Amino acid sequence: MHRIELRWLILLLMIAAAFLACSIGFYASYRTVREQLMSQALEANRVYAAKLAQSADTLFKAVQSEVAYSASMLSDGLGDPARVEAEVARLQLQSNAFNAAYAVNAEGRILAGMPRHTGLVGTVLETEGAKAALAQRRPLISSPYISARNNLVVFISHPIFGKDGSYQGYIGGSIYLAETNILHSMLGHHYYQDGSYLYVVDRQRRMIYHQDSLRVRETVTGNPVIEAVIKGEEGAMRVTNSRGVDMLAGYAPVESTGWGVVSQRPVEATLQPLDGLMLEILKRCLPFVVPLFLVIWWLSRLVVKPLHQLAITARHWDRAESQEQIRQVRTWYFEADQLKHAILGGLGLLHEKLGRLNQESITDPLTGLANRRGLHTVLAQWKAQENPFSVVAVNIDNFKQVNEAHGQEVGDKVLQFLGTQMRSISRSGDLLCRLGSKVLLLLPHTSLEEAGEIAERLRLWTAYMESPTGSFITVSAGVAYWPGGSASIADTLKRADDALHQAKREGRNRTVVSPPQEEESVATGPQEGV
Ligand SMILES: Nc1nc2c(ncn2[C@@H]2O[C@H](COP(=O)(O)OP(=O)(O)OP(=O)(O)O)[C@@H](O)[C@H]2O)c(=O)[nH]1
Repeated sequence: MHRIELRWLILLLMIAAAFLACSIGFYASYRTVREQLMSQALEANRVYAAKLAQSADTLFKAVQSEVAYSASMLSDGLGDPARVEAEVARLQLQSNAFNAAYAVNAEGRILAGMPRHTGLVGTVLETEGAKAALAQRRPLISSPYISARNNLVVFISHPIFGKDGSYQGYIGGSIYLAETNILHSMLGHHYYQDGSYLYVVDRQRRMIYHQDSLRVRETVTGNPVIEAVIKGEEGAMRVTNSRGVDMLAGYAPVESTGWGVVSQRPVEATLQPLDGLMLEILKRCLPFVVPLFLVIWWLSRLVVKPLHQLAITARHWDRAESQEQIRQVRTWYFEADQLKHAILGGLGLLHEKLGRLNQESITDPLTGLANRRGLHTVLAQWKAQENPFSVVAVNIDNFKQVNEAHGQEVGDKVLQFLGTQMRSISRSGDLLCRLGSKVLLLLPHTSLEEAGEIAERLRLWTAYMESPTGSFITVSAGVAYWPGGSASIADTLKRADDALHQAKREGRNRTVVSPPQEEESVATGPQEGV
């Protein structure tokens, strides 16, 4: 199965971590800016509503003072119609607060009215405001009501008492909420392109100012903002308006009338700058993000490089040069360094063990000479290198009898004795190999003649050395030559064997040299006086 490389994994992890960190930062900024925009809009609406409510309140109080002043001016009595009319005219005209003004006697009959074209002088004023003023005989600001001419009206009145304290009537003015006057200028035109607007409700939850004229006079129930403001509370909250639009509303009561001023802005319009802001943040982050990713890439390469090199080299651990390559890997941090030493230690042990196993697999345990596998391994090399060689096949004479007479153990010792003799006459490049009771001596780059001489030396030397049996043993030898090239090595070994058998047949304790290929073999032995 294909496995992902650590450098890519670390790079991916680092990029994922950086991306996650950036995303979290970006999201946190987004949330913070969003909350800030919303709370700023809520606060701005609250302040605005409070300011307007306060202004309206101040206006009402000022108007009430004006009416009170007019009432005091008429405390001498309402007997002079010209004076009454002049006072009513002054009241209506001086501050543009009232759309109409009246002076009414104690029976409720109008003594003077402005503007004059109203033509009501002499009639009894039957409006809600008028009735309340007459009945309560105290300064009043009426609740908004619908007048006889279908105007939404607020009536502000002040009683007139004579010098003796007797009730003479009242003087007051009507403010038509939908028509031009100071209050309308103050409260009536507050809406913007972005969907922000302002409305005013009276104590009965009735709209008295609204950008949508169709909604004026509508009574609104279940709106938490209106509920709070008519309770006299000031504040701000997020609310869904009657059109289902998510709004940020600020509200404040008008103390003198109990009305509520509500200023609100759609959440969507409030958050509109957010997209631009976030884009700006992103643009400012980008110059840092690109170098950050490059640094991450460079760091991940730095961290992974030694591990990668160790992994690639360790994959070819069986190569002779792998150990040296691993040693040269620059492991600059603790874990990689420990890993390198562990791999080196493991490889050292493995190579040593393999070497030992290899050696054991080609060695005869009894004599320490090569075994058949060792023989074939060396012959394969010599064949590949076309190393010509001579082979001397040596066999202890009547070895079976040695075993029978002295036992297997002594037989083994005799074999070891022969091995020692043969080792003592061999050179460093020669190969000694035991195959059962036969020992081969392979002599590279050695002529047949030379090999014959060495075999003879061995035979004579053995015959004069006391063997582990306590007496002397003799050996026979067969010699053959492999010239290299296309000649068969198996054939050469067989010719050495044949020569050995010939030496046995001819009486043992002798050396027979197999002539190169077809020639007669030559026997040398004690009968020739060697
Ligand atoms: N002690 C011992 N004896 C072995 C070993 N390998 C083979 N032999 C014995 O060697 C004997 C055969 O050797 P040969 O060389 O044929 O000896 P032989 O026939 O008595 O003598 P020749 O006719 O002179 O060859 C048998 O008795 C084997 O049991 C060994 O590793 N240790």
